[in-house]
Amino acid sequence: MKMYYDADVNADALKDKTVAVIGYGSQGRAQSRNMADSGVNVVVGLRENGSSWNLAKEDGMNVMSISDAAKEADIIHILLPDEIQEDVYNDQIAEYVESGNTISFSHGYNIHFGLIKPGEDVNIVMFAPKGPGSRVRTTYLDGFGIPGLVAIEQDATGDALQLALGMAKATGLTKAGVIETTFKEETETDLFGEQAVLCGGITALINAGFQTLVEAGYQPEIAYFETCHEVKLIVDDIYENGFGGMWKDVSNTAEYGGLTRRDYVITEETKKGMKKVLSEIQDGTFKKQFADENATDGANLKEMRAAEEQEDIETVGKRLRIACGLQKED
Ligand SMILES: NC(=O)C1=CN([C@@H]2O[C@H](COP(=O)(O)OP(=O)(O)OC[C@H]3O[C@@H](n4cnc5c(N)ncnc54)[C@H](OP(=O)(O)O)[C@@H]3O)[C@@H](O)[C@H]2O)C=CC1
Ligand SMILES: CC(=O)[C@](C)(O)C(=O)O
Ligand SMILES: [Mg+2]
Ligand SMILES: [Mg+2]
Repeated sequence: MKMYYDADVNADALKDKTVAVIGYGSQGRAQSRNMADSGVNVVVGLRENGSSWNLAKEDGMNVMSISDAAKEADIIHILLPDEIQEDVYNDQIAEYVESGNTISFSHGYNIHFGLIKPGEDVNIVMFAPKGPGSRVRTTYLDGFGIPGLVAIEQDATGDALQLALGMAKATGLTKAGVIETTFKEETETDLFGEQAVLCGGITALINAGFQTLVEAGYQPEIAYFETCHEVKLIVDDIYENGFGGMWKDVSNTAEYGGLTRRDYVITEETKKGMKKVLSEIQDGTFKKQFADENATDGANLKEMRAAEEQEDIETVGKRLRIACGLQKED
């Protein structure tokens, strides 16, 4: 496992380079501001009628159309939603890509699944923060960074790795460390992580716990504090000091109960389900289903979002977060 830190990055890695960040959402806004604050010449490519345009201007970024940004850039860093990158690349970027340019991503989806196919005369690189855009920005402002991954799919100019590491450093990632990987490994592990653990798995686990307590007649507010609110506090322990640090921090009662009863909840069936999640990523089933979903303008996703908003845990939780001053009233 090769890990890179600030000291591994050439001081002039991005000298005289213009980086066009395409997209100003969760990652785009964080990475653009971090790179600009690090002295990189950043231009931001957006659609003019979108909500990001004004936000990027208010942030003082050099904003232009996606095509104009692609024309200006030596490095085109695509931070659009994965499901629209292919069309935007083909319709608004591809014709302005010059020999020796670099096409860059923070998730390997569109290259790994062969949706975006740059020419052989350009670099194809990725630097991927292992965390949400908000944390990419806040940890940078705290003088540190979140760890990430770097991958080189195609090195036409011979310095693709240094270009990727230069952007990773300017975004703050090489303060914590960046592991070298491949587009395939980043794509498959990131999709698995967000589906089976970080987003899908964790919300299912929390909600099942909440519903179990409420259905048994306990107050929903207590169920929310116990199975949702406190998760962050426990996971913060794991984040900083591993399982051992968390077990040490909780009571012996919690440690004994957790170690002897967790297998009631996460069973061999759960593991089988996780293997199914992974195999559907590897064999392209998920990619096809996601493409079909987006061909219908995300109808199912909109339905699932609406149902999620109606979940009791969301209603109870919002009321409590406002009462505790964690969330502002609408
Ligand atoms: N979210 C995260 O924390 C992480 C994301 N990634 C990866 O980073 C990349 C970007 O993800 P993320 O930041 O979440 O993306 P977002 O969904 O936050 O991107 C929103 C941006 O995309 C623009 N956009 C949306 N639709 C279009 C369109 N049809 N045409 C032009 N611009 C459009 C929006 O502009 P407008 O305001 O005009 O709608 C906005 O600037 C993805 O590859 C993702 O997998 C990697 C690690 C973590
Ligand atoms: C934040 C992150 O790393 C995710 C879950 O992979 C994503 O937002 O795609
Ligand atoms: Mg991720
Ligand atoms: Mg992801």
